[in-house]
Amino acid sequence: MPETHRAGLFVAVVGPSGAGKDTVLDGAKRALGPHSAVRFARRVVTRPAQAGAEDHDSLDEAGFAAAEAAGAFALTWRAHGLAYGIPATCRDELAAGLTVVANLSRRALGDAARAFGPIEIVEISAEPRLLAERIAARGRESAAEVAARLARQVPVEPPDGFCRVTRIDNSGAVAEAVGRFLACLERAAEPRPATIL
Ligand SMILES: Nc1ncnc2c1ncn2[C@@H]1O[C@H](COP(=O)(O)OP(=O)(O)OP(=O)(O)O)[C@@H](O)[C@H]1O
Ligand SMILES: O=P(O)(O)OC[C@H]1O[C@H](OP(=O)(O)O)[C@H](O)[C@@H]1O
Repeated sequence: MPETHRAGLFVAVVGPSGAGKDTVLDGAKRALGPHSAVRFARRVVTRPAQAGAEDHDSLDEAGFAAAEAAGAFALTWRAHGLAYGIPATCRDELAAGLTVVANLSRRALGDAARAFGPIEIVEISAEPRLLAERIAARGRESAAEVAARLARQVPVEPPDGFCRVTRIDNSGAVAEAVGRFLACLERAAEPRPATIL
């Protein structure tokens, strides 16, 4: 009998700017604590780190291009004039059977499925007027950048029939959306057919 090993699942969290992706991920990370089998990918972004915002690593354009050429990323994409990367180390975590959660562009789902196989997609949304209020209140973007983010419409298209999409409306309390996201992670971790490596 060949040895079988169940590879971990990649969970892509997507949705419009201001819906609360980082907020829900942060709440779930706190709830799960450091000993969980769920890992939250630390993104590399060509944006200076900002207190109170997503805790990501920052590189300038040249540094990002060099890191990309050196194979530092498992997945990259561009949006809002920025480059984003998911560290290549997430491949080791998946190979070890861990669940890896990452905040992705809706446009990166096809590349993610090519990189990681069948992925779990969680689309976080909120009422349009809340998106506008939240992005403005966060104060990270200029008025023009806020307008561009609100105008950005990207359909969430599952890359193939194996990728499940769960939709979470974060128009209410953060705790409610975090609870639904945690339930989704539990479901995602349920046994699936073993992958022979
Ligand atoms: N349920 C909620 N109720 C009230 N405020 C919220 C809720 N969820 C998130 N927020 C607030 O909305 C703002 C945007 O949230 P967050 O940065 O998590 O969104 P995002 O989807 O990651 O956006 P982006 O794609 O632009 O990074 C933050 O200031 C956050 O504190
Ligand atoms: O609109 P789409 O393509 O889905 O997402 C574009 C990008 O914007 C958001 O990041 P951030 O707000 O810059 O941290 C998303 O996480 C994604 O990386």
